[in-house]
Amino acid sequence: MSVLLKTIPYQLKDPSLLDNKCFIGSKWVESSTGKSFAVLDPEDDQTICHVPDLSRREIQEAIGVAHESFLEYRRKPARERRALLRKWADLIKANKEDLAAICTLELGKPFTESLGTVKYGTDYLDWFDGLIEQVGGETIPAARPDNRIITIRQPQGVVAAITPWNSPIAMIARKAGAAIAVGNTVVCKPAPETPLCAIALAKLAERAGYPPGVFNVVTVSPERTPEIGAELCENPKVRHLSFTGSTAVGRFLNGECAKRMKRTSMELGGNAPFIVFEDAKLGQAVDGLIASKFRSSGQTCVCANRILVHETIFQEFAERLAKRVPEALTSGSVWDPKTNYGPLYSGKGLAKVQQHWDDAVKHGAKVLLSDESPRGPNFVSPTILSLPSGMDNLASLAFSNEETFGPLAILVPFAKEEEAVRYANSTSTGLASYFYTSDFSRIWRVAEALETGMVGVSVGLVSAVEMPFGGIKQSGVGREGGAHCLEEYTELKAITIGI
Ligand SMILES: NC(=O)c1ccc[n+]([C@@H]2O[C@H](COP(=O)([O-])OP(=O)(O)OC[C@H]3O[C@@H](n4cnc5c(N)ncnc54)[C@H](O)[C@@H]3O)[C@@H](O)[C@H]2O)c1
Ligand SMILES: O=CCCC(=O)O
Repeated sequence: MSVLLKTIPYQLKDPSLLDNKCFIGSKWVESSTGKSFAVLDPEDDQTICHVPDLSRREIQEAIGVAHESFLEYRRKPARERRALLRKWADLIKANKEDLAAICTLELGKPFTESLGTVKYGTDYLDWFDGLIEQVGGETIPAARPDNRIITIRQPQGVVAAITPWNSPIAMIARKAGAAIAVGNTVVCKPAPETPLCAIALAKLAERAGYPPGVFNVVTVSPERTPEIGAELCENPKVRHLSFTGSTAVGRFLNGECAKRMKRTSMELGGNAPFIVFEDAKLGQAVDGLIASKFRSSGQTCVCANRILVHETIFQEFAERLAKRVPEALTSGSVWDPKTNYGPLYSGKGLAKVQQHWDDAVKHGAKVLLSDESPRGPNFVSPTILSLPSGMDNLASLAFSNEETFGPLAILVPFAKEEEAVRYANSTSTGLASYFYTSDFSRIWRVAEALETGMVGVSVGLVSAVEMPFGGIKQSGVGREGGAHCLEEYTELKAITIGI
């Protein structure tokens, strides 16, 4: 029987993928307390279905199940773990349209973009597939003649994976997939806005043949989340907390884990600078900015946020951008394959965009592009503002201090390279940054000077599974993807043998 409480313009090929139960061990469960919470469709704010609001005791049980499962699963040879991961990835690929539809339904992401996040997720699983059998240790020449030293890499135990709403399939795949690949078991707590993608991934993990308790999905309402977060930090059976989300929450969870010497991976917020120097290829920079700023309607942690354009090309750049954005972005029903621009995930997202917009206008920003025709409760059209040059108080504006996480591009003129780099580095976060130039020396100089974990040079999209994704400063610790990503979920053990 369908769990849907509303009709949707998409017929799932496999309706059983859309479920509203948690997956713990080999069981599909509701909350024993009978509590649940609503999942909303951001396109119209109607209720899609209800999912369980698990209690702290139920989360403890899920951790216990994952721990029991770990004791067996950790012994599986790498070749067998690889075969399971391969099967899971292939099943996700075979069901990509249905998974994309579930993502579109609960996140309001246009269907075409949702297909992209499914692909991004399976790209990660494919990448881990290639790495699993490479994870090993080394032999170390010992100083003592009768000793031999080797190292091995072992799984850690139960990994708690807390994921955000903004790219639900990919964020779970790159975290849980990596942890499971090297022999850990996972308790995944998805964002309350997007639990259905996580549940669908669990269905496919079950079909792939993962032993019970290897991949568990628990859903929790926003009200109960802090208590559950505390349990995941405090429970000694959880050996690693892997979190993707806001800096404020990540900082808190990291502190709680530090008290217990618990391993963490923290993929947190950004506030990406995007600098266009006077010698940039303008067409390339305009297209790069559109890709970086308006992807997912501006709702990614690596979206451009503080856009600096050299004063000598500012006017031309702004005009070309304002002309190109409506050509490049098409809004409409999120189910229409032509639509590549959708609503924000909720009213919370909308309120933040409005706050940054009002703040910029209060400080003298001019509106270069906006369309306020109503198109659903959480929709905001791509908007471009420009600030005057020479502002003394630029660093105090709201968008200078926190990511807008929405489709609001605020352009700022600058005169000197040092000034642009200083402003770019003036935030407490350091995830991604971008700049456009044709000057070879400047490429090295600025790339080395920018305080971020990832730098895009004449490119507006850097995300790729083979690149170590992550930030410095308050954008987090650890890297996802890249050559060493599986090692994050292992412990290095040194074994000294006397002969
Ligand atoms: N660096 C990255 O890789 C990356 C990727 C995606 C999103 N993000 C960041 O995520 C943020 C957007 O996501 P969000 O608004 O859902 O962030 P959020 O921090 O509010 O929520 C993220 C997750 O944490 C959970 N959570 C919230 N409070 C918690 C608590 N006290 N204990 C345990 N869990 C808790 C939420 O339920 C959700 O599952 C942005 O700041 C964005 O930059 C970062
Ligand atoms: O929102 C953050 C993740 C998006 C990405 O990996 O490009």
